[in-house]
Amino acid sequence: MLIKICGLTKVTEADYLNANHVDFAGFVLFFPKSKRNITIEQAKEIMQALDPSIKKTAVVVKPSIKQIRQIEAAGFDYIQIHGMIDPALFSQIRLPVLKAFNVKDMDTIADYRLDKNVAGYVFDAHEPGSGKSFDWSMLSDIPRDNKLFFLAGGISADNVKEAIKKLSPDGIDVSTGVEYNASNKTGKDPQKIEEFVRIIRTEQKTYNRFSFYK
Ligand SMILES: O=C(O)c1ccccc1N[C@@H]1O[C@H](COP(=O)(O)O)[C@@H](O)[C@H]1O
Repeated sequence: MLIKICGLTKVTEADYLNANHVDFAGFVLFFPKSKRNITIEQAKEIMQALDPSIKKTAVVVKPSIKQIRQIEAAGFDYIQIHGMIDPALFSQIRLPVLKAFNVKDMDTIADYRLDKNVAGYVFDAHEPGSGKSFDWSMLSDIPRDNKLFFLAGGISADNVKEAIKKLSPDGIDVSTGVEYNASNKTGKDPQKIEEFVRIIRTEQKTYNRFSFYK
């Protein structure tokens, strides 16, 4: 099971990801509406502190070609794209894409299935980064293919086990669920990250043991 922690804003948060050997780190860029929005320069600083095995993902909403080129030049491994983007622009992207769907646009997945540059899909709630979930039954009719299937949107230590059991995603994507919710602290909470990762890894071990007997 791949683990993706999104919305890093501080260099110290890289340590929490390194310590827990997660697989992907996400950085919200060019989206001032988000409290997690950072500049490419800030993202670069955090990326330098990340273990090289962790895949660095630029998270954007309807990016322009200028923004895409800046992201490509900054050393990201993946670009996660929310919202509709012109196919002519999409075909010019030189990084592997994680195409995000936010409930209303889930039926557009058909447009990306044959695109070799699309490495995976992120199924997210209506409002990205809101910490709200959505009706997972929407995903049961979506045929799986050879691309990565990430589940996002309101995942936390409270529901991640159930999410894995119900949907068997390739990866779990979390932001709000591993953040402080106290008024005097912001950003990622190392204890929540540790607990979240532990639950996923334990669930995975149980699943692997069970599969052996199937
Ligand atoms: O986190 C944001 O503010 C954000 C802004 C714009 C696009 C995507 C954003 N976050 C993505 O939302 C999911 C996680 O959501 P949650 O907070 O766990 O409910 C993840 O894919 C983030 O990259």
